[in-house]
Amino acid sequence: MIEGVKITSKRVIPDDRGKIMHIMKSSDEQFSAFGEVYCSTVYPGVVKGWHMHKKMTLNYVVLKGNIKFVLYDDRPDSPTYREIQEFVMGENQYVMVTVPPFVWNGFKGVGLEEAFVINFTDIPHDAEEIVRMDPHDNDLINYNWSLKDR
Ligand SMILES: Cc1cn([C@H]2C[C@H](O)[C@@H](COP(=O)(O)OP(=O)(O)O[C@H]3O[C@H](C)C(=O)[C@H](O)[C@H]3O)O2)c(=O)[nH]c1=O
Repeated sequence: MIEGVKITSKRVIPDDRGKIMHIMKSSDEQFSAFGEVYCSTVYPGVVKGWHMHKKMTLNYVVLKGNIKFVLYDDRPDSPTYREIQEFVMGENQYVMVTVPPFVWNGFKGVGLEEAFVINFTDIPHDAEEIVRMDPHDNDLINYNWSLKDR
């Protein structure tokens, strides 16, 4: 687990009308401040990333569909420097992942449907604080996004 990254199970409460999917309460440990909530969707097989935020802490949940979420630690002073972390999240595993600033992250839509990724943030979206890098061709993160049959 990359230092500072947290994965928290979130409740799903189904009944005969539909369901409630918890996202964030002001009393939650992951809550620090409200900046913005937005939804980023991704089609099956598409990679969104790499992104690194210099100020924003991300809190992602996936309400519909599933993604493979991947993180890379490029902080030299971190105990998990140069580690990669990957997992599937979404309807199959309803969790919130909290990503601190300066941790690279990206995700790929998996399965057969568009995935709806909610980001509950501590500051409003600001294009100036995001660093972006090609997910397939870069000199920093050696990660193969392709599906491996096994
Ligand atoms: C996020 C956002 C974007 N935009 C505009 C800026 C661009 O013209 C367009 C697409 O934005 P972007 O390419 O940043 O979208 P994603 O690739 O889905 O990435 C965004 O959502 C993922 C999950 C990240 O973690 C990114 O940091 C975040 O930027 O929407 C806005 O006007 N307001 C917003 O809040």
